[in-house]
Amino acid sequence: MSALKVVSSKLAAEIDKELMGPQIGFTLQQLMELAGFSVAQAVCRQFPLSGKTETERGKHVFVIAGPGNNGGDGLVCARHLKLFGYNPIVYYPKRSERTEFYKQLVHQLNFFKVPILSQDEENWLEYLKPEKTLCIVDAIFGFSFKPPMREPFKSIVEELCKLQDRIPIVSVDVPTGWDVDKGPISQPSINPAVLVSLTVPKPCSNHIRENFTTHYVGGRFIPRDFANKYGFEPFGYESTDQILKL
Ligand SMILES: NC(=O)C1=CN([C@@H]2O[C@H](COP(=O)(O)OP(=O)(O)OC[C@H]3O[C@@H](n4cnc5c(N)ncnc54)[C@H](OP(=O)(O)O)[C@@H]3O)[C@@H](O)[C@H]2O)[C@H](O)CC1
Ligand SMILES: [K+]
Repeated sequence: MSALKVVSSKLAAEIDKELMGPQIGFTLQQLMELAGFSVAQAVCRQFPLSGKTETERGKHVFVIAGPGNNGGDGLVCARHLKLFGYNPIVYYPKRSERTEFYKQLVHQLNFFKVPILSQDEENWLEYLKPEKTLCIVDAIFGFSFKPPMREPFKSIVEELCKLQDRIPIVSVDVPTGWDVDKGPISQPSINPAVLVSLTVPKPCSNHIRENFTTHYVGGRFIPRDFANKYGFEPFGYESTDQILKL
């Protein structure tokens, strides 16, 4: 276990609330854009295309988006990946009706010709073959997940657990199915090859396997005094990077 500075799910929600409150005034859309952009950058850093064969370059990044903001991060990430020369494909089984904004993110994916599987796609597993898939982006649930998991996500996560030794999983903020504070509380559980913690790692990140999971922090949107107020130091991002390997 690392001695990484982490903030609880409760504090993470408070940080979000203050960032989007009347004093600071970020919009959810702005933060989500930066969050999804960070995740796309982490995929590039971990799975670079340079020097790869045509076949390797043509592999899919399979993005699974959940019904909340973690899913929104996934939708944004898919759009940036397309711009970065990757071949993303999105599975968004339970589309959010929360705001018009989620529909707009879907329109943008259509605009970029990123395929989105239909909601009741029964053959989604067909797209998950090691010879066809570079990695899976797990944007199903983040810090607001409360176990036990309901369908259809329960079955989806069970399938991902069977596949994860052959196809690397990149988890956004929290590995789906983990308790944000306690970590993997039920079996089988996702063991991501990459975890991208947003703003600041949550306590569950202390449970990643040290020699298996590469841990990045992303979501570079807070100044030093704000980080200090919540009890942590800002991360030492380099240059224009949106991610930092921890
Ligand atoms: N500042 C930042 O770091 C930012 C982070 N962002 C990302 O937002 C998520 C948190 O988003 P939130 O919408 O609060 O929550 P989730 O996406 O984690 O999950 C909410 C949805 O999940 C459903 N849910 C919850 N538990 C279950 C369950 N057991 N089974 C099935 N479905 C479940 C929930 O449905 P309800 O019906 O229960 O409401 C919601 O639909 C954070 O982790 C980051 O990834 C933002 O981008 C902003 C910046
Ligand atoms: K996730």
